[in-house]
Amino acid sequence: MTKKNARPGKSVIVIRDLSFSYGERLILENVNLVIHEREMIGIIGPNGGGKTTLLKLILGLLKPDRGSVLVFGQPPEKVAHRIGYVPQHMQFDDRFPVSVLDVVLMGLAGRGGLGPLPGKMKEKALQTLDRVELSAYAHHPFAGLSGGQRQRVLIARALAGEPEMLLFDEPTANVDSRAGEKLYAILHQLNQEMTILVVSHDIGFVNQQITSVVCVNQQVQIHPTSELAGHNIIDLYGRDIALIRHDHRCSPEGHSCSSS
Ligand SMILES: Nc1ncnc2c1ncn2[C@@H]1O[C@H](COP(=O)(O)OP(=O)(O)OP(=O)(O)O)[C@@H](O)[C@H]1O
Repeated sequence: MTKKNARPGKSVIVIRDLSFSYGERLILENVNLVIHEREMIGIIGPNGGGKTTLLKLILGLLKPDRGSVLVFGQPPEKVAHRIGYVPQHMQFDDRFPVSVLDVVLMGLAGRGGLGPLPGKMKEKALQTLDRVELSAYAHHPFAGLSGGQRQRVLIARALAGEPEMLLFDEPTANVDSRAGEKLYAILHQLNQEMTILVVSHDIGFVNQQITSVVCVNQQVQIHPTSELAGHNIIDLYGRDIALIRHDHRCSPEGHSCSSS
């Protein structure tokens, strides 16, 4: 049985009747969404549609104006340590160069306390770098790496905290297609152990792996890929990702985000 057809596990994210505004500006309206254990979710939608805002609500960095978000059955802020977040990019001041290992150790910041000793933390950081095949670069400057390598370091940083779920914001935004394929091979591997949500305009890459597509454009719709019989996502959304970014509508009135 392929993973896409497998029965979903228990729910890990449950969003009910959620609305969120920045000031007067409504960004997400009446969102209902359930994500199950070990799913690989592709989050798509036009620029400014609210994808990153949705991730921030799941991470507990923003609070809904209405409705609720539960992650692992609890408010997100209580389970933040169980969620890994890989930002689109991370910049450091060139005057304070940081090594690859330093960046990964940041993922363990605040966990020293009564927990592992610093030596163990370094060992842990090196192990996670190994998982993304970058342990040989541990002492290289982070700024000297390629876009794809930097993304893998940020994945290692998120993995250092031993998360049960990973959220990625545009992992392939600044990387070439070969590096992008490598990133998705790593995501595929990680998905054997954890739920993964990927914001991406690059649906061609995730096509083979995602279990559901979540369309975000103020309103949110989810399409399990097992329901997209006879289509693939590229057929539905177009090979040109610009089509998704600019023409895609996810509102009940005239959205193109449908399997019918
Ligand atoms: N802190 C903020 N204060 C006010 N408005 C914001 C803030 N952050 C984002 N916005 C606005 O909210 C809207 C949704 O932003 P969000 O980043 O969630 O969209 P997105 O779908 O991730 O977009 P993109 O694909 O361009 O990254 C955008 O119009 C953005 O300008």
